[in-house]
Amino acid sequence: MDSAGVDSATEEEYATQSKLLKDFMSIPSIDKAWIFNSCSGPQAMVAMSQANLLANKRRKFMLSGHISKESNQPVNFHWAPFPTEMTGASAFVPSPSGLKLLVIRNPPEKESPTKFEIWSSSQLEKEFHIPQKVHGSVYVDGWFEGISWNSDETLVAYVAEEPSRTKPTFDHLGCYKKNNSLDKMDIGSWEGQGDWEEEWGEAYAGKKQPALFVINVESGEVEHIKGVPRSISVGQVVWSPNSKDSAQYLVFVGWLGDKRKLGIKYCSNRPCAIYAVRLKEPKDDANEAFPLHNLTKSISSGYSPRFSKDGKFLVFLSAKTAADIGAHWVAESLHKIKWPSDGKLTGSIDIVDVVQVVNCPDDGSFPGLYGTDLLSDPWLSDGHTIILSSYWRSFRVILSLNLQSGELSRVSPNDSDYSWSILALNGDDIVAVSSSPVSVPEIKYGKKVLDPAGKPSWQWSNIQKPIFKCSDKVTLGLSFLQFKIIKVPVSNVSECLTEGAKRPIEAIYVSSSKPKENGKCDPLVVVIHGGPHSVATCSFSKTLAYLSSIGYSLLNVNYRGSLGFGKEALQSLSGNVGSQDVNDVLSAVDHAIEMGLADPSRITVLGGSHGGFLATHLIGQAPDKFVAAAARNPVCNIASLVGITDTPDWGFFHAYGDKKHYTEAPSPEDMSRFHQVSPISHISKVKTPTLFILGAMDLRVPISNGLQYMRALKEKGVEVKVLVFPNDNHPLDRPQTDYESFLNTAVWFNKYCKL
Ligand SMILES: CC(=O)N[C@@H](C)C(=O)N[C@@H](C)C(=O)O
Repeated sequence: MDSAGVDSATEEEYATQSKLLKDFMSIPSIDKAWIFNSCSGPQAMVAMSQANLLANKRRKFMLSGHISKESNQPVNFHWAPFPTEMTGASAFVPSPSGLKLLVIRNPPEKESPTKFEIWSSSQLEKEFHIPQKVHGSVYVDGWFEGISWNSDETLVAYVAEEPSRTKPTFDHLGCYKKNNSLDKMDIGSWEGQGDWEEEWGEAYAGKKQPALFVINVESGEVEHIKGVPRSISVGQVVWSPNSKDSAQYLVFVGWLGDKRKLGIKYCSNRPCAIYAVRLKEPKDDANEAFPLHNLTKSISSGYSPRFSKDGKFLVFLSAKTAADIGAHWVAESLHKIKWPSDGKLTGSIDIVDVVQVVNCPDDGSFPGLYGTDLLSDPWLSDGHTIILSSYWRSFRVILSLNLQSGELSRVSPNDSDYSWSILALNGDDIVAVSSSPVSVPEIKYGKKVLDPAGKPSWQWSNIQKPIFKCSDKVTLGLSFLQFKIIKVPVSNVSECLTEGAKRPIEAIYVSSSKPKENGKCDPLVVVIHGGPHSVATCSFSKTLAYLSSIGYSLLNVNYRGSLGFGKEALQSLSGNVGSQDVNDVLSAVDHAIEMGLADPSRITVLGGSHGGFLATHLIGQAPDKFVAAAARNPVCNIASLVGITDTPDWGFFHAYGDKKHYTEAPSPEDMSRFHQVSPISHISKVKTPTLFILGAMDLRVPISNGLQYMRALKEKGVEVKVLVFPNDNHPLDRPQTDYESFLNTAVWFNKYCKL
């Protein structure tokens, strides 16, 4: 043993495992793409990223290329010889004509300015530094992001953090200074804290007041758009269609954050609406105040606004089912409203339902929209069809939706066992990325073709590059892997269950294709996603592929409550967490054992967040089933979580199955119920050695939840190991964290599976 308590054999194992894991970690991902039409034909720009372990950041880079698309010839991308590193840029937003590129660089430090750069095809045209007193960082991801060029490419609307409110100041005698005048020369004076302002929770540290701004890209002048009250947090801004006879509006999503800003990350259930604010024109009276129009008053949620190409209607998504029932994510619906040609937003606005939530989809039929991804310009040339990505059972798929007829069809190949996401449109053709649990992401090109009846479909071909050159060991490891979807009948089907809740669940089973020695199965890792309203898809995960390539089979379980299977199956979990979801996972494990896919003496479990809730429940409720567990930021005790998490409503919803019980002042009965549905209530039975991987900055499941459970296990003499990442929040996905946590997970599982 060395001073760190690691024996030389274990050290050797860490060293060996780290070499392969490092190779997996360096596999890039394909994040975004843009297509530009130039005089020499379409050009592509593809944004990719790769873990930079040493810097503990993601390295971002861009590959550009020319697309040649001659009739009867396969499509070809002629890529530049090397990608260009783009680290330091927070957002890239090409102008509608493709002639200008806006690059935004958010301040690395609190005091520094936000930089706006306008690039032409050959050089930097303009650069503006916007000081903190105008606004803080621009929102570049998540719910609030919105950066939008106007049609004549002179203005860009965007969302940025409103400057902090001025703080009280005190002089060297300790007296309050009027007018908040802090003079740096006034030695001994200091700035107080002032009123506390709530932030938007997990992943939004320091983000309190997303507000609307417009920058003039010629002069660099920035206008803070007035007329939006501070009680509304703004996101996803777009310009209304421009015509010389009608007023110009900014259309955006607003969330009310006046009472309490409940955490919004992973939470589509936060009520929100689409608003329009009219912009002042030079002829307008400077003192005239324009009203703010709520365009979606009649429903509890509206977001992702997109104007049709002819400007006649506005399409948007809604998570009204989630907002109404209180579940954090359910299926989305899609709607449209007519945009008045004269720009006069008066009277009531009719909302037309285009895609509704699906309650109980048949196998093979459309299950509803989930985690829908709409491009900023999702329209085909017919002007009424949009292309989007969504979850469909255990896959991500690409869909086309005709807004006139409401017809919805699957555009990514029906027979594909890969997941597909849209990257960009090239006219009516689609640039997509696809991957599977055993194959790294690849770019695919879908060429639109019409059948004799004029019905469109897409013919898919591979793009020769970027093909990620994995190390030989990774390539070899992946080449021996296979996967399939297993249908698992659910147990305890009672009459009171809805039809959708009685249907079999799915689990993705990944295994080695090598013949088994003496028919013996590889050890199994049961992988459990969080949420609970999230989903495991047939797509590539570097860390899970690493675990399979070192000799584990994986069983990734989509228990009832997962997205992509219809509303009835999802909603059946409400009020039944800790029992129905636990039983679903156990049914999947037992099913795998019965099918001869798992060795009952070598089963481990791995899950994060709600997946950690299930992992810790499982080792309590099925103490003889699992030889080792790894819990990542697990929810272990809802009673001690509700007072400190950014989403206390999550605890109430899952314990009671409705949103009416939620209060900031839980009663002793509430606390007792929270305890009863939590893993901590089964702690006396646990004997499984458990690895805890915890992020000290997690606001969703604060570290104390995992630490309390871990200490309780230690008190009982159960073997535990704890890794704490001081600067990580809920996802534990910073490169060094991802690396160290999966290295330890492998070594921990190997120890108990005798691998
Ligand atoms: C809604 C939510 O954040 N729930 C958490 C407890 C959770 O399970 N998070 C998921 C999204 C995760 O995988 O981290």
